[in-house]
Amino acid sequence: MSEVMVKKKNNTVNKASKREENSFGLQKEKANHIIEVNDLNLWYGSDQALYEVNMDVPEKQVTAIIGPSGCGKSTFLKTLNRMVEMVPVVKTSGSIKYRDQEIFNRKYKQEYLRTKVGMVFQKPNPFPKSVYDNVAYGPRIHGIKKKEILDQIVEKSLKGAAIWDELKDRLHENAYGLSGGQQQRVCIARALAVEPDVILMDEPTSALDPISTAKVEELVQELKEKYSIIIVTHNMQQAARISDKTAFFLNGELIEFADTDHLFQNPQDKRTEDYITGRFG
Ligand SMILES: Nc1ncnc2c1ncn2[C@@H]1O[C@H](COP(=O)(O)OP(=O)(O)OP(=O)(O)O)[C@@H](O)[C@H]1O
Repeated sequence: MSEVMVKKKNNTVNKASKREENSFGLQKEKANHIIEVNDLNLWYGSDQALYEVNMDVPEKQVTAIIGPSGCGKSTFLKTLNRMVEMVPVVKTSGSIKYRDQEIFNRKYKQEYLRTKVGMVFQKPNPFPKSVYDNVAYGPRIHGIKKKEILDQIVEKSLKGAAIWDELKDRLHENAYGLSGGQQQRVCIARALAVEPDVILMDEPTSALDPISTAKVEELVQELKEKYSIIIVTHNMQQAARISDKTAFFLNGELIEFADTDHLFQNPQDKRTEDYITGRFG
């Protein structure tokens, strides 16, 4: 069952076939794709950071992005909700469709996109506010004022981020007083509170100890029941443990994109093999 990216001679990456093959060579229907990236290029000023990226992100699965430092993982992630455009010199070409709608279309509402495609960053970044106010922040911006409704959203989101039991009696304490792992799960709850579809995670466990890392990894497994998750990680064991699909980037190119087991056990490209066996990077 693989969806392997094959590099063509003309230096473009060929998108996987619309149907997938299982291990017996029989075809099965393709997974639904929540995001479709076609021929994406990105420049910071005159420096090109992404080259002809083609990738279909499956719905309600975990997609891991791996690759050496500087290969464009974070840039790619931040392009998916157009956050990268906060850098004024950024230019892009190509297409990204979220639920069949072109997000680069000038008429596409960025606020809507950021609500539907939420993001969790490397370092937990709670606001200097109470746990409750952190989680209620997004809904309040969207005009929800009623306390009973906000109470429900806060509870549901903290439960969704598997931290309600730990924090239900500390909702009005400042989030800065929490451990790093708790702060990160509050940030995940804050992302869930506006009811996203897709959650982008940029190395969400790199600042956490092993126990907090395990909790966030467990949470990612639970979240994929309801959300599509794209996670950048430096940690290949983590990618292998928690993701369904893995994409390997090198120097701004998507080299290989396949089922995680397939990519780690049977990489199709020598560069993927070299990277996952530690020969470079
Ligand atoms: N704001 C920026 N302005 C100019 N160039 C940038 C900017 N952000 C990233 N780049 C460049 O784009 C390329 C890709 O960077 P990016 O941060 O996406 O890589 P990465 O794979 O996420 O790296 P890491 O694993 O170290 O976080 C690098 O050459 C980097 O220097």
